[in-house]
Amino acid sequence: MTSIDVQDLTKEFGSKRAVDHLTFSVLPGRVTGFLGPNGAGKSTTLRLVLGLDRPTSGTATVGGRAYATLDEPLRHVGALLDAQAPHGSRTARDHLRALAVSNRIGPGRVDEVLEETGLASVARRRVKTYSLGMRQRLGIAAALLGDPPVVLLDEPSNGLDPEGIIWIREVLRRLAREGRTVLVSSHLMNETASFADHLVVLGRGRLLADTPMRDFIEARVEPRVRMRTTDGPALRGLLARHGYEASEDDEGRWTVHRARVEDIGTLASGAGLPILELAAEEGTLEQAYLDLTASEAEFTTTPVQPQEA
Ligand SMILES: Nc1ncnc2c1ncn2[C@@H]1O[C@H](COP(=O)(O)OP(=O)(O)OP(=O)(O)O)[C@@H](O)[C@H]1O
Repeated sequence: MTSIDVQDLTKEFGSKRAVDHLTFSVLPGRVTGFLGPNGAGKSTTLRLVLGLDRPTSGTATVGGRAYATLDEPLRHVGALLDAQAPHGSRTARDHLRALAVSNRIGPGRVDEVLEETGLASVARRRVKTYSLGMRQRLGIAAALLGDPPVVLLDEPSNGLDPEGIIWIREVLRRLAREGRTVLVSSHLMNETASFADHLVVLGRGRLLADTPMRDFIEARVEPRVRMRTTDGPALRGLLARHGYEASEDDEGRWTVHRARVEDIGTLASGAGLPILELAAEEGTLEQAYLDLTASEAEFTTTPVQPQEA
């Protein structure tokens, strides 16, 4: 199977280091979310993987080969980049046909991807009449044209309506199930949480995290339990005796901090406490991401020591 391997990759634009000694791999069979604040270096990294920019040092390969050395690259890597725009005076069908011919892909495949991306009925319209969402679907159709084992998508939900967002989520999940390598950048945390299995997070060109999404959240957001009981004082005493910190809101709903629902449920039932409601409060990707980027900001704003003359 085909992985993307980024090895000690650095890209400088003049004195600006956009990508800073980055090393990570994107593996097949899962969707990897590619996150980071604006300017973190995500697009630059994708451009380096696609051979659209040259690294200052280090390497980026797909299946062990530099993208520029791949024959008929659409058969190996499908990509949707923000800036990628087909010529507006062409129809979607002609645009895809031209791409297919240059990569020795049969014309039947053009109709398949038009169908798959919901564009079949508008395929003969000029692209300049397309909405942003339709252009985005066309970009995805082009990425899937060569039935590639590796798919790179930069902000694929951009411009899509709610139905389109659900559609792209299902496409990404399916591509991963089929064993493909899927790397997707996004600014939308709820969106990313709905499709990613794994995360690669950048900050100022450097790697901040490369971890399964579940672990990423669990390491940063404390697990909590929400509950209600008919006997608040008994619950308070029970939790305190077992070292739990808990608070009650005005409506009699309790939050138990750093606690797992199995432990609290067992404790309460063992004590014969009447429970009206008991639920785990799962951390969100957004909470975990903000926690990570806040600590990164603290770290990176530490004043630089003046150099000795
Ligand atoms: N061609 C270029 N010339 C000069 N600087 C550049 C160039 N391309 C990117 N940069 C700089 O490199 C840094 C990383 O930019 P990049 O677009 O890769 O970040 P990003 O994580 O994709 O951001 P966004 O989330 O806003 O798309 C930024 O500071 C950007 O200004």
